[in-house]
Amino acid sequence: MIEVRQLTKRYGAKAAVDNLSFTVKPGRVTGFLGANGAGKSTTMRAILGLDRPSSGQALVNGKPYAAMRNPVHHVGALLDAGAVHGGRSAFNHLLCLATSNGIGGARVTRVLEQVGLAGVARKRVAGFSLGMKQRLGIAATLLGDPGVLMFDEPVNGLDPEGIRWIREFMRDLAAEGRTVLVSSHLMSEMALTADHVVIIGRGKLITEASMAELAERHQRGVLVRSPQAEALSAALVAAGAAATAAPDGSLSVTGMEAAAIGELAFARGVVLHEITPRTASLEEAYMELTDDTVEYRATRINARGETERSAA
Ligand SMILES: Nc1ncnc2c1ncn2[C@@H]1O[C@H](COP(=O)(O)OP(=O)(O)OP(=O)(O)O)[C@@H](O)[C@H]1O
Repeated sequence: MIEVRQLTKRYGAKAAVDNLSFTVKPGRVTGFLGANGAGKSTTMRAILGLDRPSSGQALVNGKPYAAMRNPVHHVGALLDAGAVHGGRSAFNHLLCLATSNGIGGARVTRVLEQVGLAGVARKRVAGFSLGMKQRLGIAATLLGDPGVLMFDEPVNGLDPEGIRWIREFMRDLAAEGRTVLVSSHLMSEMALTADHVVIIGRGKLITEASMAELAERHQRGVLVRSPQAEALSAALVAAGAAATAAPDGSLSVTGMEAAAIGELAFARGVVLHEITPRTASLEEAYMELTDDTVEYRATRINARGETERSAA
């Protein structure tokens, strides 16, 4: 378990992390989301004792990182997969890390197998692709068989196969009962990987929720198709709901649940061809939640000549 409690980290006058509190529980993948500069890396560095908080604290299994006797057996983290000595073989790179933490060579062989690098264990890391380096970085986090794992933007720059591998690997680690915190700004990827999300903006907590809660909170009404759309629309409005007709003849209904719409249609003898509750995607929910908190924005003119704002 990771507990971040009223954590603040200032750089001069700027608070990179501002009174931030959240908990990361075991047995699920928690996505740590925020725009560039939101404070994700700073928070992770504080959890790992690499940055001293200005105030507040970050605890792993109830203790600050610095107070742990053998941290490698409690927490593994991959912050930058590129930070590897290219002249060494994958095996030797891991063996150096293992030996300095009192871990034997057998464990190195095991973690290389786990991440699918056993076949290139004796190859020099300098020749590794980004995806292979990422796997090697993940292997290093597993050396001490820790219960808590943290990955900073692990899928950045990877091809679809690499992204999929990382996603499944994270989910497996969580299924084994481990605590898995993954930072990302790729919403579509996080929607597939995370069970729970912590969203921050400008160093502050915006929301902490399960994916199901987020979908519930960001309902988009119910899509209804009927050959008697007009009659249904009138009945819905009379019953207190709002119904908007789309150009394709479907109705977008708010203010009434799908079950109640179905019952109303049945009572009025209205035929339904489709009734689909709509929820916002993680990306839509994220954009709604973070609209005011993005630090850097670009302005662009869309195809209709309208001005749009987007996060840079
Ligand atoms: N060592 C530092 N000195 C001064 N400012 C810093 C330092 N480290 C981070 N910051 C600032 O703190 C803020 C948060 O940075 P951080 O790297 O934690 O964000 P992030 O969410 O990880 O962003 P990204 O997705 O771009 O990595 C940024 O405005 C950044 O410029």
